[in-house]
Amino acid sequence: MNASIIDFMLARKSAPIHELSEPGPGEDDIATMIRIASRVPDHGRLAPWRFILYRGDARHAIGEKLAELAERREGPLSDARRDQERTRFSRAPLVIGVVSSPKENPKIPEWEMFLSGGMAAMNLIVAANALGYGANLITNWYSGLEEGRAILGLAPHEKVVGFVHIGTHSGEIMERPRPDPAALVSDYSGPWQG
Ligand SMILES: Cc1cc2nc3c(=O)[nH]c(=O)nc-3n(C[C@H](O)[C@H](O)[C@H](O)COP(=O)(O)O)c2cc1C
Repeated sequence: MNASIIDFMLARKSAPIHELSEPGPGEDDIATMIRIASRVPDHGRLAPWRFILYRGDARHAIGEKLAELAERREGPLSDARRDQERTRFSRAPLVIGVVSSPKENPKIPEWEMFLSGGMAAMNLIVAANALGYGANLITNWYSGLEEGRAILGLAPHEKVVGFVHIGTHSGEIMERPRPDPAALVSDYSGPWQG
């Protein structure tokens, strides 16, 4: 048994995005995180996901476009709201977009490909934490809109799995209430009776 991995997994939690600061991961750490993120169950070995790095000035350019999109949809934004949209991608030093990019396949359903993307995202978060960074996955309003996804670089057939914000976190992360594992598990007791 590897007790340190067990302890690490039992304590894992997401850091608030606004508390993620420089330094963010460099090239070597990013390469390690992507290798770990792509080492996940993947029915048919389709690699039905990809990763987009948002860093540097690109994060600010995206914020401007998201603010414009929000304004087109909702009318004039308050200053606070505009600032919120403009800084969506520039709070942490690095955001990695986990994108579900389904492949044509006669046997593997698209929902399995999407689930594989969720596994890639979870591995990415764990890898970031193991390298010493804080991380937090969010989707937010723009992920549910084709125009929003296009701003973020996704093709029309692709879906957002999540945007993983990554940076240095110092201090404690507050624990949130966790489900009671005992309430989630049961022994199999036969087919569903309705
Ligand atoms: C698919 C998905 C999308 C999420 N989107 C958002 C979001 O848009 N905004 C938000 O505040 N939290 C969002 N969350 C929740 C954050 O990831 C949250 O910080 C996290 O669940 C904290 O749990 P943890 O400490 O166990 O990682 C999302 C979670 C998932 C799984």
